[in-house]
Amino acid sequence: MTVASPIIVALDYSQPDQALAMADRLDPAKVRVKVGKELFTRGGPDVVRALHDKGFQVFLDLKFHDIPNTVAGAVKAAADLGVWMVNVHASGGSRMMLAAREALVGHERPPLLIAVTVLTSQERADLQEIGIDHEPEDQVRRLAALTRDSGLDGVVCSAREAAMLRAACGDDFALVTPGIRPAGSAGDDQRRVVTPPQAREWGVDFMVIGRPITRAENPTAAVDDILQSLS
Ligand SMILES: O=C(O)c1cc(=O)[nH]c(=O)n1[C@@H]1O[C@H](COP(=O)(O)O)[C@@H](O)[C@H]1O
Repeated sequence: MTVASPIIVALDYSQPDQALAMADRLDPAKVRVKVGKELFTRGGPDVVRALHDKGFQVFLDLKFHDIPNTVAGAVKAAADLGVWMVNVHASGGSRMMLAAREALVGHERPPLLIAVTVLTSQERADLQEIGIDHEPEDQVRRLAALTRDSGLDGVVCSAREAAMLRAACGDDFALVTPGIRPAGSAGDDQRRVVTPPQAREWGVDFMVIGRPITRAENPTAAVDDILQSLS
């Protein structure tokens, strides 16, 4: 199915049945869904298959980061599972990312392969303690360029970095951003949130949105309101 919408709903649930119950309240023609580490560790490939059976395209957000051979095998396994998007950590380096990309060559239905630059939870002090003496924004720019030069399809970044990366990495580079909040909704634990229209203006392709949709009284209406704000 082709999904024109930029919304990826983060199914951040500890139990597969909760995630699948939420999926039943969403329309696969209007949103894609994201399965992260907690849900996958509990539910495994079966939860991804169940979401596929319901018609959803799935972003498998496991952020692989290991030696090249291991990451290549994991990315291939994700492709064999039929996911729409999968990710690795750009800080694993170009040899790791090239191996991941190589693993998808010739695959019947290769997923989009993207890389995480700097997590939105990391500040300058967090980078400093692991020996990186740069502003997060500079590190994001460096890792995004490495990702593009390694032939990957795009990056996960903060929407506030999207305009800079769109200019630096070109139009064909997918920008996937969490930390999105419709105007008037709670920020929760996210910092420096961005509204959907602002994210779009800054060049974001895909918006990862969790609680504003999954905790809404009416998730369908929450999705429709966001799509309306983008039209
Ligand atoms: O990779 C991610 O999806 C991610 C990266 C990041 O830097 N920050 C971040 O918030 N996320 C994820 O984006 C989702 C945001 O959910 P909400 O804050 O509920 O909209 C969660 O699944 C987070 O784990």
